Amino acid sequence: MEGLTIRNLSKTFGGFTALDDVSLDVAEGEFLAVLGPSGCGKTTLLRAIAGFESVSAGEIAIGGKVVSTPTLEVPPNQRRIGIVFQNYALWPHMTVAQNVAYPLRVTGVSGADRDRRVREALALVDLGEMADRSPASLSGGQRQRVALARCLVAEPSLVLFDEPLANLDVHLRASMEDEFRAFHERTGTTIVYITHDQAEAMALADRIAVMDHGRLMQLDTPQALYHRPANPMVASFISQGMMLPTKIESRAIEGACQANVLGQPVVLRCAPGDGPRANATVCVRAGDLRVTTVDQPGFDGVVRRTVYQGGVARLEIAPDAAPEVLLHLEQPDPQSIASGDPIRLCLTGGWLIPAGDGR
Ligand SMILES: Nc1ncnc2c1ncn2[C@@H]1O[C@H](COP(=O)(O)OP(=O)(O)OP(=O)(O)O)[C@@H](O)[C@H]1O
Repeated sequence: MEGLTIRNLSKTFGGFTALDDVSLDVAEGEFLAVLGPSGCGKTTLLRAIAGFESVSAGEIAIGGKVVSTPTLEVPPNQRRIGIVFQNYALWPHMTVAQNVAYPLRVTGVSGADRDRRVREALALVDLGEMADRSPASLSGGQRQRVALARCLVAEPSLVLFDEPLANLDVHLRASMEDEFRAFHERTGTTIVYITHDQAEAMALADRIAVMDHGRLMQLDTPQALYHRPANPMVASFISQGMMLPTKIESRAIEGACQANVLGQPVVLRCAPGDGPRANATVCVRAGDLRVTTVDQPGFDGVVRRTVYQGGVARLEIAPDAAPEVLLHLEQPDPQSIASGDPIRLCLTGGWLIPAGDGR
C-alpha cells in the first residue's frame, strides 16, 4: 500500500513508554490529523515517522517501503518526507525563491530545472509574485506558505505538519486552514498533521487519530468521533462530551436501546449488539439537553454557573442524582435563569459508550 503504514509501534525512553503499540494506515492522498492532549506522544510519533527517533518495537513503512524497525533506520533524507514546522525556520538572509531552492541546492539540482521547480512550488502556494522578497517583509501566513513551498519543491511522498498554526493569531489561523485545505485538494499530497487543536483537526482532516498516554484511542472521521466515540476519553476530549451513568433496559434494535438516565426513560443510540450490562455510560452533547418543566419527563438539578455568550448563555448544571457530574447546555435569549436556581432538564438522546475501551 502507498501512503503510510504503522504497525504495533512502541517507543520507550528509559523506563517511560511514549508510544504504546500504535497501529494506523494513511491512504495515499489522505489528510490525517493526529490529535491529543499535551504529552500524549504526537511529536514522538512525528519524529519516528520522519526518522529522527529510533523505534523500540514495531514497523513504519512509507510508500510501501519499510523505513523503521528496531533494527532498521532509513536516514531522514532518504524517506522522501517534507516537514512544515510551527516556526517556519526560513533563512533570513535569502530571498523567498532562494529559501525554496535550498533543498534542491543541497541535493545538487541546478540550473533551469531548479528554477522551474521553485517557480512551480511558489505558484502552488500562490506566492509567485513574491519570489524576490526577503522573509522579513512577509506576514506570518506568507512565511508559512514559503515553508510549505520549500517542503513541496523536493516532491515528498508524505508531508508532516507539526502544529503549523500554533504561532498565528486567530484570524490568520482561519485563513491558513483554508489555504491548507485548498493546497491538499490541488496537490493530493498525503498529509499527517499534528495538532492539539480539535477545531483545526476537524476542519482539515479526512480522518483523525486521537491519542492519549502514547496509545491510539480511536481513528475515525470527524463525524464518527463526534457521534460515535469509542471510549470515555474520546467522548470527553471531542467537543466536551458529558458522561452520565446509564441503566440499559433493552437490547440494541436498529442502532438504539431503551435506557434510563438519572431516572428519566430515554432512547439512546448504540453500537450493534449492545444491551443490558453493568457500568454503562452515555455520552451526551449540549444539544441533547433542554430545559423543561416539572410536569414533563426529565431530571432535576441545580444551576452552578451561567455565562452569557451573546444570544445564548452557557448554563452549568449539577444533576441532583449525580452532583459530581457538571452538565452544560446553551440557553437562547431571553435569559431568566440564574446561578443557584433549581432546574429540570430533559435528555433527548445520546450515544452509549461501547463496552470495553473500544480500541
Ligand atoms: N527524549 C525524550 N526523553 C524522555 N522522555 C521523552 C523524550 N521525548 C519525549 N518524551 C516524553 O514522552 C511523552 C510524549 O512526548 P511528546 O513530545 O511526543 O508529546 P506531545 O503529544 O507532542 O506533547 P505536546 O503537545 O506538549 O508537544 C512526554 O511525556 C515526554 O516527556
